[in-house]
Amino acid sequence: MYIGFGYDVHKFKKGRKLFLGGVEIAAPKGLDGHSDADVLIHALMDALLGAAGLNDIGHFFPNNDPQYKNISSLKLLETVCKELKNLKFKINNADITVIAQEPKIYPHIDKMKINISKALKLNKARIAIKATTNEKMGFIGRGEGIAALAVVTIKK
Ligand SMILES: Nc1ccn([C@@H]2O[C@H](COP(=O)(O)O)[C@@H](O)[C@H]2O)c(=O)n1
Ligand SMILES: C[C@@]1(CO)OP(=O)(O)OP(=O)(O)OC[C@H]1O
Repeated sequence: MYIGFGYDVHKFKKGRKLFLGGVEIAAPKGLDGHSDADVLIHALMDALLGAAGLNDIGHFFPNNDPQYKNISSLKLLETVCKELKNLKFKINNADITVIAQEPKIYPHIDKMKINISKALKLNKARIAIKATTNEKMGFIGRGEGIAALAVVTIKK
């Protein structure tokens, strides 16, 4: 069994759509980034790559490469899944936490799990997604951005 950990953070930007776990969530601002800035999926991808002993997402999907401009991070997740499968790794489970003062994440968690389950071809029951505010403290508490953490286990 191999364990991987991932962390990512993106700041809010006016005029951008908010994507988390591949779900478009109605919000006054979205997250800034080269891709769709889906911070939840980014943390998950880094956890998967880390568990497999591979480089991080910036190595696989450079943020100056036009082919990744505004790309759905679910597409990138599918590519990461293929990388692991090529190395004969099987994903066991994923446990993800989103830290966001706003918006509320819980109404969207089931759809997020379905999206990730499809992209990874992993049973939905093996995917946990939780959310917490930052109790109004720090940059997340002030609503400047959203962070996500992910832990995965994989096996050969
Ligand atoms: N962006 C968020 C933050 C929190 N939740 C849900 O609310 C619960 C309470 O959050 P606290 O930070 O006050 O502990 C939390 O357990 C989540 O269920 C959320 O959905 N979205
Ligand atoms: C996802 C990528 C894709 O170009 O771009 P960003 O959306 O800027 O996200 P980041 O978390 O900075 O990771 C880098 C890139 O791999």
